Amino acid sequence: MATITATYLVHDPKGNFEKKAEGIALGLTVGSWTDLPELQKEQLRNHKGHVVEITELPEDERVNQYFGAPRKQALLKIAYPAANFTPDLPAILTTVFGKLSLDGEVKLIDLDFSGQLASAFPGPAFGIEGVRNQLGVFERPLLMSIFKGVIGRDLQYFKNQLREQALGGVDLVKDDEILFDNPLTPFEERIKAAKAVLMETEQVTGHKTLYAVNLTGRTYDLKDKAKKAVELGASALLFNVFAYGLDVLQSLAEDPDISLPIMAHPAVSGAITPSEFYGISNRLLLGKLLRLAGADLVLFPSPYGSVALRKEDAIGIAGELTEKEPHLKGAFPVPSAGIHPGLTPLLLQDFGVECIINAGGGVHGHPGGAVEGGRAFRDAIDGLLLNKSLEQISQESKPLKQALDLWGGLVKA
Ligand SMILES: CSCCC(=O)C(=O)COP(=O)(O)O
Ligand SMILES: [Mg+2]
Repeated sequence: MATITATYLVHDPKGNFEKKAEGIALGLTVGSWTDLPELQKEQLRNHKGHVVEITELPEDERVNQYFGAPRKQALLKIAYPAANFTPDLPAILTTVFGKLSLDGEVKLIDLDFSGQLASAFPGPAFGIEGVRNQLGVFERPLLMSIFKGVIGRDLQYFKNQLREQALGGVDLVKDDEILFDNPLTPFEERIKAAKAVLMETEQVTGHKTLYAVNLTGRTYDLKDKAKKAVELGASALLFNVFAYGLDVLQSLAEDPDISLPIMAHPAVSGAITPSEFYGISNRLLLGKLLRLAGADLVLFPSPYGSVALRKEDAIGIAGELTEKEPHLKGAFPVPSAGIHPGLTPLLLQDFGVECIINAGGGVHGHPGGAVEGGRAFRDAIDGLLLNKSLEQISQESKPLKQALDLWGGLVKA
């Protein structure tokens, strides 16, 4: 029987985990909070959740402090029959963590999709390979920069900022997630302007740069807008997936007429993931589920910058996005937020070559402007791949030297 198996982290004063697990397995399927004498044997056999495994974890003083009293903790694995839900994320999430997410003391750690169910999710349409093919860059981490300070500025300002970023050698430039449709820089005008600027800069540098336009607005208008973006020559879409829902991302990714890589932004996910005791794990939400829903590139806070994630979480997300799966393309991990060139060795060490280094302030805030900001990163990446230290590279690269003087980071690779 096809199932989906959920892993939960739970806490209990007495450690009565069998009862808790059975309560979840029954309560989220055919049961309720009270006995239902009418339940039939066959109904139970085909539809009740099944407790697969209970693993007690060592007691932890931090946990006791959080709850203000001693608590035992365990991981519970519960399998839910696929007969209970349709093969879509809204139905699956509501089954495995709908009402239960309101409990306040349960964290959803992982979901295992068995055979048939896994193939219901085609995943990224382009993936790492598709994005690399568009750029013709295969051997190094990609570099992305972000428009900054565009709200309240006109199209000319947007074009100038894009030109500078592209001349600095970045591979992708994305809108900031907070840039919405507006009279000064409307969606369609941004796409047209970006196409013209990037054709010009490619002539100068011989280097291709992709522009990810922020796909925003009401949910039911998104598909038409995305198709317009394709028609006007956008090269990628940025999408605030958690303001809309994973299934909206999946509908965009599956549409053959929306033939653009989709970059998922983590905005709003911090309302769901950060607690150790409730919510959904970063690894599952930003890693496995975003990939299944079809994100080609996934932004998440790196372990180092301004809104850092725990290193274990950031590496876990990247692992889920890039794990070899026969039926799914890999999605690009994009560790972000507060990134400057001095962090490049740490990012390479943690995420390897199959990642995108992404910086807004760390490009635009460079003393020589965004062109030099991009060059500082590119020099750091190229030099580190030749096994040079940042210190050595900075002796040959003035942009990198200036960035390190400003933000620090003479970290040994
Ligand atoms: C929290 S991950 C998303 C990063 C992002 O959207 C951003 O604007 C980062 O900008 P920064 O100036 O910190 O590089
Ligand atoms: Mg941003």
